[in-house]
Amino acid sequence: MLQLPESPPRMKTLVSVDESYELCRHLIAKYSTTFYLSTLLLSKEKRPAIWAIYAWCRRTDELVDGPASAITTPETLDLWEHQLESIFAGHPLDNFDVALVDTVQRFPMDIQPFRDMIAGQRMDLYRSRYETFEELYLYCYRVAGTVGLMSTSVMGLDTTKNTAPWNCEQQPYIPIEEEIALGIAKQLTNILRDVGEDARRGRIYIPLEDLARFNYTEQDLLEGVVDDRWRSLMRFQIDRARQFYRKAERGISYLSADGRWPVWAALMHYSGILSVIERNDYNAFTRRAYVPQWQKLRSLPAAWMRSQVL
Ligand SMILES: CC(C)=CCC/C(C)=C/CC/C(C)=C/CC/C(C)=C/COP(=O)(O)OP(=O)(O)O
Repeated sequence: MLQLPESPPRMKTLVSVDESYELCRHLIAKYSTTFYLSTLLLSKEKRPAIWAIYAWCRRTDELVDGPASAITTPETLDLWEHQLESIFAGHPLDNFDVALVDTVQRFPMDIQPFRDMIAGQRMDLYRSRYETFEELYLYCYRVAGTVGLMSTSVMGLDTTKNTAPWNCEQQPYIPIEEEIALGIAKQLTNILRDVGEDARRGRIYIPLEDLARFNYTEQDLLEGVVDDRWRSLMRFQIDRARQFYRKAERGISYLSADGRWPVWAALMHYSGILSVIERNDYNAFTRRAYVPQWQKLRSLPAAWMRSQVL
């Protein structure tokens, strides 16, 4: 379970940098096997840094979604934000933070996406409905789009791309929107996959304006009604998520060469979940859309091909 710093912080002995990275590796390997496997495609300098970032994101998410979430208050998130500031100031407060302090020193990055992610968790504390897609987009940016910004600081961009030798004054293109788009697409996918589980917790992430557009009510959703209105609504949501996957695809070639394969692999796996929802005839209430491990492995050569030629 998540450990928050005691207040006032007491001096304690923390683990070494290597041990801390090992803790992060363990966390990611345990909770997200596929993501972990795709990080193994990265260079060995970048790989542990991605683990450290992931571990922080996972722990941030746990505050609101994990077993101890019932005791999380806005003050818990204030403390977590102070702990984040301490990381960026070079002072780890717990054993996981040691690795992230090292990561942000080796790969300079902005603290803002980390703060934004905490703001996203705050939204989960007080909101259980989104009126418009614009509101949902902000939530998705905060809890998932930010991961793209954090990860690209580590993976790096291919600086030769888009800077023609005859145009050396021109700044290279920074694919910020594309970096964010993959997280948005993944979060929208998770929302569709988990719609039943969320409804059982009284949460509806699909914008209410979309429900109204398809004449499908909140009550229908809470009862898990699968009919033609629901199927049309889901087709619309899937189509929107795919637009974000396509946007992300357009950004991958700007990443440094060793980052392209893992990102293609992750993208193909995430977007595959949408196809499973379609194959399940949009019944995400009682059938969990799941891409089997063998299928994820089978798509690795295709992901590699795309990373070479697209
Ligand atoms: C495309 C370009 C230019 C860059 C890519 C930049 C990257 C690496 C973006 C990664 C975005 C990402 C994967 C965000 C994570 C968002 C999210 C909702 C994570 C939760 O995922 P899991 O913890 O795996 O959830 P499940 O296990 O429930 O599926």
